[in-house]
Amino acid sequence: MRGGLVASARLLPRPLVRWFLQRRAQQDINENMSGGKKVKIIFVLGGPGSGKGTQCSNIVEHFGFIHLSAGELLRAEINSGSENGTMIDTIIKEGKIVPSEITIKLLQEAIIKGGNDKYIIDGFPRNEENRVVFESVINISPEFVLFFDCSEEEMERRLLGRNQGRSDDNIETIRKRLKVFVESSLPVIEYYESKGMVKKIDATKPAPEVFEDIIFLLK
Ligand SMILES: Nc1ncnc2c1ncn2[C@@H]1O[C@H](COP(=O)(O)OP(=O)(O)O)[C@@H](O)[C@H]1O
Ligand SMILES: Nc1ccn([C@@H]2O[C@H](COP(=O)(O)OP(=O)(O)O)[C@@H](O)[C@H]2O)c(=O)n1
Ligand SMILES: [Mg+2]
Repeated sequence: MRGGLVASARLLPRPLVRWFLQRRAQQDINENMSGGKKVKIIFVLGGPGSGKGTQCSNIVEHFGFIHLSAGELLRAEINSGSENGTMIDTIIKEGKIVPSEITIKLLQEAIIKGGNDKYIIDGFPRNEENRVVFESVINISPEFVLFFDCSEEEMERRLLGRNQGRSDDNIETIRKRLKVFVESSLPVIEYYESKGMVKKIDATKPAPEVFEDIIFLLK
């Protein structure tokens, strides 16, 4: 049935397809919320190696959010052997950003599966396209954005020491990711800043101190 829908969608004008996807995404998310509670989202943004994943684990433990990492969802998609896997793998190795439709579909599925009303989403939106498509398809505004401010030197040092066997934690890809962060992700943070939605954290401090600052902001 869904395959048929996808095939017919190709024949329809793009705004109509987008409207349809938005209706279905909102319906799917609303139907899966316990007690019809509104879904709350916090975005965690910051350069590669700024400590987003580390602090999101702390936030989950103390504040009962479900943590969704866009990068981890994409890596799981590669490992699942999906038809998009090879393409996603190539993009990640090049330090570039995966087309929004793919990442947003993964986030949407994870939100529905999570069945919670509080999500902390890390590493998303990473460019303007991510932000605009999420707004148009999922149509949930973040409560606020936590921005992990960290020097490039420190991020590079952390990534080189991360040791998780990631294909993108090598000096060549790290430099590309830092460039993509400045060129594509910082404008998203500036956009939210212009709307007064950014809470900035000094992420160069040791991890326990960073978490103390986060507790202060989240309480
Ligand atoms: N405040 C910190 N000080 C020093 N090292 C940190 C800090 N926060 C995280 N790290 C380490 O830096 C690396 C990158 O952290 P991670 O949480 O994976 O960052 P991100 O998700 O933003 O890329 C990991 O090896 C982590 O243990
Ligand atoms: N919204 C996103 C998030 C990640 N990604 C890809 O996934 C890679 C790893 O993302 P990540 O969030 O796990 O990386 P870190 O910032 O945690 O080091 C990015 O460099 C991108 O190639 C993406 O394309 N779009
Ligand atoms: Mg991470």
